[in-house]
Amino acid sequence: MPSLQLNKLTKQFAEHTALHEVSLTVRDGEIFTLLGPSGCGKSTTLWSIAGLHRPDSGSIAFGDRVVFDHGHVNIEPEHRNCGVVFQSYAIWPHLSVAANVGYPLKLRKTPKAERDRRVREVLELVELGRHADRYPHELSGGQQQRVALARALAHPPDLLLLDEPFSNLDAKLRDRSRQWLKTLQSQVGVTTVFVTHDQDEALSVSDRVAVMDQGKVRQVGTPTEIYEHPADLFVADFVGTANILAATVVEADGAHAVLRVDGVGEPLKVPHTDRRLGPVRICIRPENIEIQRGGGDVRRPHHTLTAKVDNQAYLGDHYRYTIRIGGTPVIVTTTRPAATGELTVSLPPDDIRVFHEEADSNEENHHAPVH
Ligand SMILES: Nc1ncnc2c1ncn2[C@@H]1O[C@H](COP(=O)(O)OP(=O)(O)OP(=O)(O)O)[C@@H](O)[C@H]1O
Repeated sequence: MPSLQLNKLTKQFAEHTALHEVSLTVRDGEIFTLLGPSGCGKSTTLWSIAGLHRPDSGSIAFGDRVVFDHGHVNIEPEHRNCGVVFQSYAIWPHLSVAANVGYPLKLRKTPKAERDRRVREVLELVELGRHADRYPHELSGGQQQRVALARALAHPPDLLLLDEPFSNLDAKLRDRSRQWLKTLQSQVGVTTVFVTHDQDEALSVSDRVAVMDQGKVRQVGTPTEIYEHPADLFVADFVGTANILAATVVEADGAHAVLRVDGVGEPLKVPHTDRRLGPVRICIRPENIEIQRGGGDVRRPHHTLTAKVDNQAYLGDHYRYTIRIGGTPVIVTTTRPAATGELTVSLPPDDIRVFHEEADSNEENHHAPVH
């Protein structure tokens, strides 16, 4: 299976720049997700890979095969050998499940016996073997989606391209479909590019994720890297819940920084490689803020603070409290309920990420996890 290389893709729609020098490398056999808010250029990237959009500059290669090089090469979509599944399943309503799945093979003039064998094989793969003779209107949304996926896999594609394939499914089915896709993809081993605006989906299905914003790639990394070491405040805020607080770096030696956080009495010493002093913003995840319980018998770190609970909610598998630190609302989550009224919390230094104002102007850094 080939890898995929996008090199400085730019795409303009009238005055609007949908892609701005997007460069990405997708490794052989991985599920690579394009994640970002609506309009950030995810679909434009996917469509450019499929050959359905023609970028204004840049190049695209599947392994050694250049499929697009602006002004030189532009292989037609049907010759790129991508299996594509979009949000709307686009399966033929007047064809049976088996005929839908066999359609790409028929187009390629695959002999009937071989076609039938392959259709049976991929329908088994998507667990629809028993439904080969049904028509789309006799299937659930999730089953129709699997027909679309089976059709994309019928003629083994070099790349599988999935654009929000589960967004029409209800929450439970969507969750099941993600697990199922991950298993299926590991069996088939096909290099897959997956588009979603849903961070849970991105974190749960992907080997690696590219976070996009306004036509640019902000960060590429594994789900853990993206979540635990976001490259900038945009990524921190878009992926998961981020508490963002104003702070000032008062000392920095290249390994650690000493911070004063508005509303926290004691300074905090956090791991940080930047030596610059001055105002910063810090990010801390709700589950990393430690609730100090049981009063005097608990050993309290220096940087604890007590704050009134503004708001609290029970969410089945966890509790969520909102407190204020230096006037800023801060969310704290825990699996065990805490005392009502007030919380005493501490901010674990290792879980604090520090961002200087211009952090997002340095593009090179976005491709490496920031530690
Ligand atoms: N055919 C088009 N003509 C004009 N503008 C377009 C066209 N296709 C996309 N755009 C614009 O380009 C930008 C990127 O669109 P794109 O569909 O790639 O975003 P997306 O990240 O996939 O968003 P969504 O999650 O909403 O599908 C958007 O601002 C969109 O309005």
